[in-house]
Amino acid sequence: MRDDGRFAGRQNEATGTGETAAEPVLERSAEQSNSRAEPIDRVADDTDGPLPARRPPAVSVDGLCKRFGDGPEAITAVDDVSLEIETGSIVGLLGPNGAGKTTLIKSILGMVFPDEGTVRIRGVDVYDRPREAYAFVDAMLEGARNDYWRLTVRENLRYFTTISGVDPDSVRGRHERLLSQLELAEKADVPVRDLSRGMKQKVSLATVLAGGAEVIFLDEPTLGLDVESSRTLQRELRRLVEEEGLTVVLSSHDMDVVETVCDRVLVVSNGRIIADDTVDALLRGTDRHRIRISSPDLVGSIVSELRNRFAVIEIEAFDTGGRIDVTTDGDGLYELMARLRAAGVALERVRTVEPDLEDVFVELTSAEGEEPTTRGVEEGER
Ligand SMILES: Nc1ncnc2c1ncn2[C@@H]1O[C@H](COP(=O)(O)OP(=O)(O)OP(=O)(O)O)[C@@H](O)[C@H]1O
Repeated sequence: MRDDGRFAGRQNEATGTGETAAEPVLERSAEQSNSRAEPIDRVADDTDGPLPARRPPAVSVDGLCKRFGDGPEAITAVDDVSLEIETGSIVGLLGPNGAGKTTLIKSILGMVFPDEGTVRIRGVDVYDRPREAYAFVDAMLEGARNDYWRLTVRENLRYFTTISGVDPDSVRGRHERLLSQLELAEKADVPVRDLSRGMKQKVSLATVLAGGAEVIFLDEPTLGLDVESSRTLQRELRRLVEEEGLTVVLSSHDMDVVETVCDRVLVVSNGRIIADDTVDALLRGTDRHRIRISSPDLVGSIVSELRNRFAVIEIEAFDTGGRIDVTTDGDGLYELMARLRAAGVALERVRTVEPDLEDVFVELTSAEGEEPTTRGVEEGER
């Protein structure tokens, strides 16, 4: 839910669901406008002498818990999560379906009221001072859905800027820059409904950025985009982070996007953060091998049997037989070969493929007892 950029809310007592009735924050106070001009980068201490420069994290979360329901049926969607997100970085949230990513993001945004824990945005507690905390935060939680399709691209930018409390005329230059950087300038006066899906997605990103948000949350921002549009969007995100100090929290099932664009990855499983590291460190830390096997004898029944025991990442059917990618550790590799031999599978080709983020993800979430949901696995049944 995009919630028009206003996130401060309180629990909806009527439904008891934990969803919030949004409490609109339509204007920035003079104090907030000032804090914008001079971002918080110094925290007073009580020692003499020069103050050490210290920038609070863009987002810090401490001991966050969110349960849905009561008693034995209760679901702990977020389970004692603590994390910090550095200003000027892109952090990816990865996790199987139902792991708790959306609830975590919504809890940070104040769209769901957590049971325990604190959330600070740029050092400001969101529950004590929601307007101030959320003044420079925006989110795109359901892709293009919440832009106004009857308005033109430019009108959408102006509309969302206005409701974030900024006079759109005062940021006309920023709007023109966004239109040009996101390759939307030619379509600026076209109603959003007449644009392609990729264009609509870019309009959503532009409207998220139009009001000057400095911390943005993006849920599946590349979903449904063609390769070219997805790359443009990823390039633009990196540029905004590197040149303008934007902070991005990005949730995606697309491992390639996360691997390419994120400085750091948080893997969420059963409501907890089970890994928190750079992509490189996660790749270095794996002891899994990804084995690619091609054989004319790889038929559905054998693949099903392998799937019961191994993490099958990708399957490709050939006219005769097929190819599968399996991740396993050293011991598993011997077992895999033994099983294939026992099943009479003639190995046409076996090779090791460099592990990628998907392999690491499978390893981490399998260890947690999760059934990993990845593109390859879902596509793979033959
Ligand atoms: N409003 C709600 N009421 C009850 N249970 C909920 C509610 N929202 C989420 N849950 C449950 O909380 C758990 C975490 O869900 P959440 O949507 O946060 O996961 P997710 O990681 O975002 O999943 P996905 O990748 O499928 O979007 C799930 O078991 C889900 O069914």
